[in-house]
Amino acid sequence: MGCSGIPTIDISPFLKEGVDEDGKKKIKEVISEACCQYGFFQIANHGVPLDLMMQALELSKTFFEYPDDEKLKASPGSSAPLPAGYSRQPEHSPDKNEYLLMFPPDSNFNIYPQNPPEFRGVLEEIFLHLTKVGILLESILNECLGFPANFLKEYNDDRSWDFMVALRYFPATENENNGILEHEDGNCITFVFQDDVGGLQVRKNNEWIPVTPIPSTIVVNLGDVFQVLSNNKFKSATHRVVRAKGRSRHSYAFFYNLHGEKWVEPLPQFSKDIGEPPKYKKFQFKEYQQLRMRNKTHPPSKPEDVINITHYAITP
Ligand SMILES: O=C(O)CCC(=O)C(=O)O
Ligand SMILES: [Fe+2]
Repeated sequence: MGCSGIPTIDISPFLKEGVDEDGKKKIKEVISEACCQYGFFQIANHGVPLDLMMQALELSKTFFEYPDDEKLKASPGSSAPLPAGYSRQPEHSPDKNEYLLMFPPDSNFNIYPQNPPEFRGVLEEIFLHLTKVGILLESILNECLGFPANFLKEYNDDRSWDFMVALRYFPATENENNGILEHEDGNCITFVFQDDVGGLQVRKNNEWIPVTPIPSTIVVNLGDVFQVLSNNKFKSATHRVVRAKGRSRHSYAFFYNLHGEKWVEPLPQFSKDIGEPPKYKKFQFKEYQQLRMRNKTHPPSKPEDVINITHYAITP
């Protein structure tokens, strides 16, 4: 266990040659417990080189410090399902950050900054590393949930909707310090790494727990897809970002996603087969992603009108 209030799990037994069945079993127990309770944990020894993570943070910092006209050269085109390239939250948004979004390196949607010149290569490399971590974590969760071998791999067999965001949160002002309001992620699994400023908080037993930055670890939080598939057995993590005074915060969030054409619903082994009513209606993933995108482009004036997974909840 780490000292930051959420478990830090060394996942090297899943990456090393040889069979450490005991080691793997313990990891699955800790992950299952964390996912049943609140849906987040941190991983260490995950295979992403620390110097690459550090370099990615340094380069995004350099990029975000450029004047607007340089950053805006990487502004999104209109055809992508999400705004690829550089964007800033709209003025009226309560979230005070700017970001650079990319799809997998082979996607035609990507718009890369030309400067700093090494940025693109590092973004592409880290994206591929995080994709591998996503595939590994999904296979571990497959075992935690007792699915047949490769069940999630076959269900989630297209990586083209995955995306990664490099974020910069502006320093807090005297009057407000929100970076991202309390939310759950709509995807399958999110991976976050961050600089040393801090500000990410996760809700556990109704308390906000700060996720203290540890340079080599990656924060993992479960998204709504897992909560729905498991009919609420696994929880989509509630989290937020609070801005620090005096310093910008930089982080990367990698969204291991689902293809938009896929349908999502509680699986029979967590509902019908065990006599539990399904807690969600079946929905197509792209519809949900579009509704969530609208939350961002046209933020509703009342926070209760923000669409989240309860939109599909079946109330008994
Ligand atoms: O920057 C972070 O630490 C978290 C970002 C996040 O929660 C999100 O983009 O959904
Ligand atoms: Fe999030």
